Amino acid sequence: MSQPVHVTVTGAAGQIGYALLFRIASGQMLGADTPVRLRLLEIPQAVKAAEGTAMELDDCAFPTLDGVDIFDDARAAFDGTNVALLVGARPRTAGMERGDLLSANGGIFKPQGEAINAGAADDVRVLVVGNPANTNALIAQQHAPDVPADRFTAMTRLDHNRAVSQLATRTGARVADIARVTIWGNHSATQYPDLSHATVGGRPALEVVADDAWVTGTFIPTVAKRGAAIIEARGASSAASAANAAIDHVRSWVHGTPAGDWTSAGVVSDGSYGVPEGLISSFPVTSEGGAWRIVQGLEVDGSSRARIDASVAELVEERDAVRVLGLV
Ligand SMILES: NC(=O)C1=CN([C@@H]2O[C@H](COP(=O)(O)OP(=O)(O)OC[C@H]3O[C@@H](n4cnc5c(N)ncnc54)[C@H](O)[C@@H]3O)[C@@H](O)[C@H]2O)C=CC1
Ligand SMILES: O=C([O-])CC(=O)C(=O)O
Repeated sequence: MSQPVHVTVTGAAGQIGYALLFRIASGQMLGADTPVRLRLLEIPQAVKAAEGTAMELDDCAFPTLDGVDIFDDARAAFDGTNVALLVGARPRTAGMERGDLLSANGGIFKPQGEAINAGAADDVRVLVVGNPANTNALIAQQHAPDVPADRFTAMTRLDHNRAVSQLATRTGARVADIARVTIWGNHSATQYPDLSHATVGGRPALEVVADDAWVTGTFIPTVAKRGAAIIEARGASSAASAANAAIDHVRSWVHGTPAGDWTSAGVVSDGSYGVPEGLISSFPVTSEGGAWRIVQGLEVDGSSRARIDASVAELVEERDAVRVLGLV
């Protein structure tokens, strides 16, 4: 076996952490031949719970798990790390305005970006899961000037997977027959799940569905508001499906996307599709040689344009709000 890959997970004692760590440790993220060393970061009050999870990880006797280290200090947790999953975030609580949430998260993602800048391995790859994921990723990225900007990403793979599943169910196709679905914009209710380039068994999805009212009236809002629907049903936000999406994101990033298909990820915009340069927005992406590439040359019709613009406008607003706070 090769040298262990160091994987830092923040918010390790939270619900996504509990669904995520065992899958990373068992080799589902990086492969059965890649040993992993887990580095868990928690706030001091949650370190004991993280220790309990580490005991359970030991008890699984995963052949791919090299060991588990637990930290309450970001500099130590990111030192030498190759993959950083930033899951821990400040949830919105009663009476909290959006600005308060952005400011509280700035207090987490600014020092974490600085710690990644200071000590992470040269090949570090960062996935931000904690909400508001795109703007948290932007804050971390802006505080890591020595790390290539394209190593900072935000998770929209869960939205992507939700869209694929809704389309498969509607058309009676298998998930494996669905390709080229796209999530554009922000990981929020303004996101645009786009079927205009998607295929079902190689045929254009919109032709197979043949029901525009379903696409605009059911599909798009169902995907965009799925997080809220899960909270309503479960009494807690998506955890296992979010962990699954994080595994999918990193696996695609490291091992590549299949020929002829793409996925969705929040990546730093290079100005493609009119998204202002530097924003972390979801795009259709492929991964080759361990790097994301935004799929180029897709036709964007008027209605798609308006939906992309609306979500990107929200990202601009969030960026401007954290700029006022001095966070970017
Ligand atoms: N991008 C996406 O698709 C999704 C994002 N999320 C977001 O993921 C985040 C985590 O969700 P859950 O695990 O359900 O929350 P949770 O509340 O169960 O766990 C969060 C954990 O983060 C820890 N934490 C807080 N501040 C920290 C810091 N500075 N450093 C290290 N750890 C810290 C807390 O102690 C807690 O254990 C939330 O922001 C949630 O909204 C959830 C689902 C999907
Ligand atoms: O909506 C939430 O708070 C959790 C989330 O991001 C999702 O499930 O997509």
